[in-house]
Amino acid sequence: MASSVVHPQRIAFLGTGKIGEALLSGLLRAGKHPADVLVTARRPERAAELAARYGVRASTNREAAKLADTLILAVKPQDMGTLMEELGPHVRADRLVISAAAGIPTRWFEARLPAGTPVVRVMPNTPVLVDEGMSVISGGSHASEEHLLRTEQIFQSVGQALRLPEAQQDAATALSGSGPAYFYYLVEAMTDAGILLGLPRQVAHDLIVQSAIGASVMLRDSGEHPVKLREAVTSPAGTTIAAIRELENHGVRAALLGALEAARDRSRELASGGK
Ligand SMILES: NC(=O)C1=CN([C@@H]2O[C@H](COP(=O)(O)OP(=O)(O)OC[C@H]3O[C@@H](n4cnc5c(N)ncnc54)[C@H](OP(=O)(O)O)[C@@H]3O)[C@@H](O)[C@H]2O)C=CC1
Ligand SMILES: O=C(O)[C@@H]1CCC=N1
Repeated sequence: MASSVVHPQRIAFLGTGKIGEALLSGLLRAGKHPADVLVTARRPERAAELAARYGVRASTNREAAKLADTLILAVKPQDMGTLMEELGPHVRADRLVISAAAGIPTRWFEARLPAGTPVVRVMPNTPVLVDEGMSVISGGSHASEEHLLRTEQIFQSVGQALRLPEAQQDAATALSGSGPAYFYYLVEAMTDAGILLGLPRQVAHDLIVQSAIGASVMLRDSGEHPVKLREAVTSPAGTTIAAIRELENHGVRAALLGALEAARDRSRELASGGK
């Protein structure tokens, strides 16, 4: 059982749902000791389930804030007001508060925490589960270089981390925070197309997923522009250009521009933990 003194390396997840658990499992894989991790959830049975699965300590929000020096807030934006009402006044100003919530700016947290408390806003994504996360980091007005480095260290252990000005966080949320969902959506739709063409579902799934993996590795490792990579697949009067014409006819590029703009706008709407 964890002692009641603050351990310099102790991390607490306040709200441990999909992204909280993905991050938690990644940190443990990267070598974090389970005794140095506390988790909270709204339902005590959820926190107990996580404690049983990972060997971490199930806690209450107040106890976690007392015992850990780094607090990762991962409740939904709509639940952040309730969490901060309960927690805000009880957080010591020497804690580092990291918010993973979409939309909510660091100044919103600063207004609800003791004066001078360092706050860092991070937008991770679910591939942290396989150490391929993309996390965008912005410091609030009391976050020092040491706080940013500490945050980077946490998120680099489960993928890549990039510092950006906070004004770009809503755009980053639309691109990389939500990004994995767009690729899953495409894979789902392309698998359906395979069914339409008469392939068994599992075969269609395997063909599309391996094509996605191959294309992703080439995008990352070849150093080539995506246009070049696409041109190399697109033979004159061939099959690929026939498909691309359909995508253009249906305005898929315009749909993507509109979709990411809508995600950015929704992130902005969540700025005050709105509904
Ligand atoms: N999912 C994603 O891909 C990403 C999500 N985010 C952000 O992460 C946050 C969480 O999202 P996600 O994991 O999807 O949501 P989930 O609904 O899966 O998780 C939210 C968690 O918060 C807990 N919770 C709610 N209220 C409280 C409270 N007052 N005290 C303690 N715990 C509480 C819930 O407990 P219980 O389970 O008991 O209800 C649940 O475990 C959001 O702010 C989102 O914007 C950021 C990047 C990516
Ligand atoms: O959909 C959402 O609001 C969260 C934030 C980014 C990814 N999931």
